[in-house]
Amino acid sequence: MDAFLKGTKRKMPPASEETVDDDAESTDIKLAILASLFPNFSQEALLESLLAHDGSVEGATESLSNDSAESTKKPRARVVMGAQTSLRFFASDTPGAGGSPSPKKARLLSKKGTTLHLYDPDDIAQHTPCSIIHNFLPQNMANDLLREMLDESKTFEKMTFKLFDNVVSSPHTATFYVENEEELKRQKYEYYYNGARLTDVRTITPQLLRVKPLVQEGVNKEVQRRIQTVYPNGQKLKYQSPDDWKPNAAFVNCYNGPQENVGYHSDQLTYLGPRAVIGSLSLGVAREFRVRRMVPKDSDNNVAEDPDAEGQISIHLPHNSLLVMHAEMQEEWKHSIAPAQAIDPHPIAGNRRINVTYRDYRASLHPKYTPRCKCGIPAVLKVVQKRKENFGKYFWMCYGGYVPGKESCSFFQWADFDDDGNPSWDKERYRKTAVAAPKDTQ
Ligand SMILES: O=C(O)CCC(=O)C(=O)O
Ligand SMILES: [Fe+2]
Repeated sequence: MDAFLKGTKRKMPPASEETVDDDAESTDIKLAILASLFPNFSQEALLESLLAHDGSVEGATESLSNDSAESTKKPRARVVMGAQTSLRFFASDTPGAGGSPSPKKARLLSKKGTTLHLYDPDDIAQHTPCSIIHNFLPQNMANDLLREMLDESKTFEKMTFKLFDNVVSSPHTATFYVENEEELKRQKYEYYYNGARLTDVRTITPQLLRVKPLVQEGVNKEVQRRIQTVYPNGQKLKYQSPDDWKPNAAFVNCYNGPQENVGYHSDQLTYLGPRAVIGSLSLGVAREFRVRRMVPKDSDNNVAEDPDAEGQISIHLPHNSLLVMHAEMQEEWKHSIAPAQAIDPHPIAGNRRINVTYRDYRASLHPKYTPRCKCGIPAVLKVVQKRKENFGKYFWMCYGGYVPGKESCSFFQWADFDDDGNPSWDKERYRKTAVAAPKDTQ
C-alpha cells in the first residue's frame, strides 16, 4: 500500500480470472482500494472523493472516513434507476483496437463522469460491445437454475488476490465449473489463474448442463447477427475465430446484497484467445452492468481521442437475461458490476444475484502449449489497452507478481496469432501468410 501511495509502479493483481488495467496507478486500482475500505459508498462517491484529493488515496480515505461517520445518521437511499438521456448527444465515430476497425455504427460517448443508462436491446447492441436478450430461458428453466446455483453458492468463496503487499478479497463470491472429471483434474493441476492454481473447481451441475445448449444457440445467433449488421463489410473481426462458439466452462458469480460488486476489469484472454466471446446469464436480483471504453494515450500521455469517451454506460441486467459480450469487448472495453445504493429483492433469490458466464476454452491455448516465464508458470495473455503505440497488440507476460508471496520475473513476449486467432504453434491451423493480406483490410 505504501508503494502505491508514493506512486511506485507496481502491478495490480486481478480478482478471479480478470485482468485489471496494466497501468498500476490507474484510477480503477485506486477505486478498488477505496471500495475495499468503504464498501458502503457508491463508485461515484469514491471517484468524486479521489478527484477532490488529486488522486490521493490517502486524502480520499481520510475524508471518506469522516463522511462515513456522518452518513450513518442519514436515512437509506431507495432504488433509483438512472434517467435516459437522448442518445443523439452521445454518438461519435472512432476506430477500434486489434488491428481492425470496430463496429461501423456510431459509437456512444457518455460524458466523462456521467453514467448513461441503457435498457433497450437495440440501443445496447448499437452503442456497446454487447447485446442482450431479455426473458431468455423458459421461466421454469431459469428458476430451476437459479435455485440450484443459490444452493451451490452457499459454499462459494471470495477469491483472494494480492494487492501490492496486502492480500485482498474480491467483494463477491465465485466458482468455476467444467464439463467432466478429467477436465476438472486438468483445471486444478495444469491451468493457472493469475499465476496460481484454482482450488475450487467443480463439475458442471444438471441445470447448468441443461441450459448450456440454449445459451450456445443464442450466443451463436447473436454473433452472426453482429457480424452482419455491425462489423465492417459484414465480416468477422481480425483475430476473431470463424468457428462456432462452444462453451466448455462456466464461471459463476454470486453477489449477496447491494454492496457486493466487481470492479472495472477486462476478462483474461489467456485460455479464450483474442477477440473472445462470452455468454453471460443473469439470475435473481437485477443489477447494473457498467461498460467503459478504453481510451489509449500516446507517449506524451495525451489521450488519442475525445476524453469524453471515458464516461460509462450502464446496462440493466434483470433476472433471466442473456448478455453476449462480443469479440471487441475484452480488448477495447472494461466492465464492472457496480455496488448498488439499494436493490429490489427477488422472490426466489432475496438479495442475491447469480451470474453465469459460459466460456469457450480453446484447446490450442492449453497451458502445455503457451509460453512459460522464468518463474516456470504459464504466462498470461494480455493486450495493449492504454498506449496508442502498439494499441491492440497481444503479448505474453509473467503473472508471478500477482501471487501472494511471489515477485514477477518480468517475462515479456509479443504474441503471434493468425487472422483467425490461431497461435503460431498450432501448425495445422495457423495460416498467417495465406490470409494476412486480404483480411488486413477488414
Ligand atoms: O456478474 C457479471 O455480470 C459479470 C461478471 C464478470 O465480469 C466476470 O465474471 O468476469
Ligand atoms: Fe468479467
